[in-house]
Amino acid sequence: TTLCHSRLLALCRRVCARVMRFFRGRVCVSSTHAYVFSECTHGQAASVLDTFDLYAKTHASFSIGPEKGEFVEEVVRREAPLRVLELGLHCGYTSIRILRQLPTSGRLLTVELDPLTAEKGEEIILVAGFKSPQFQVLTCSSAAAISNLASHLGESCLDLVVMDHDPEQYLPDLLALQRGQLMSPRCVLLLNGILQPGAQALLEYVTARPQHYSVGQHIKDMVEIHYHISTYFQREER
Ligand SMILES: C[S@@+](CC[C@H](N)C(=O)[O-])C[C@H]1O[C@@H](n2cnc3c(N)ncnc32)[C@H](O)[C@@H]1O
Repeated sequence: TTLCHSRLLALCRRVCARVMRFFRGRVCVSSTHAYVFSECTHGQAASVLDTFDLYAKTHASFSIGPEKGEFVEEVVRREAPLRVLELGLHCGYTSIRILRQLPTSGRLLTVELDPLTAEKGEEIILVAGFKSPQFQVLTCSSAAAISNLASHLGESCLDLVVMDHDPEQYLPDLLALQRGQLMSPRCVLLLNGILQPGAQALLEYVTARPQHYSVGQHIKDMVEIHYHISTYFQREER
């Protein structure tokens, strides 16, 4: 009975945390969007990012901020990915960081569970001067997006995956990407919030498979992970 109670309690805590995150997220997205939209210079990505950073100095914000933002840009510049998947669009801060460095033929698919947030995030990306088909917003859960990803990618595979959505989904989403053979042999994963238990589960999974994954640089609570694919791995583990 004690075990049952503690499991129930843990479940309640997890549900409450998710509900709180959802409502905080909604408040955060409306006020961030309103501020950035009215204060930035439209058409200038740098001004949009500066306005986000200014807002975050005095308000709670879900944006990754300038240090991790620079790191994301550095990775995109170095890897020159052609197909990028971002899980957790929010107001578009990370998306803009990615889009600023994406090669001309590169394309970003960004996923957002909450329809209002997806709308606001997409508007900010457009305000920053980026246009479709450089990017596409998929309004659904990460799991639904991944299960339907092949239809968006065609023959291509992902060269970069940025996870900053629900840490509990990190590992299930990585496994789904693996199963669907959606990651290219040079795919890089960028993981935010690595101190969260869900993210730790993913890190444990990848560090236990050094022949397939290696952990690269990290900045604050963001880490890059390199995927090494082999035909053996494709056949045996996917
Ligand atoms: C921390 S914010 C992302 C912040 C973003 N990287 C930035 O810098 O602006 C997380 C976002 O992921 C979304 N989200 C949470 N769970 C999700 C899921 N399972 N699938 C897709 N999006 C999800 C939330 O609605 C929220 O907008």
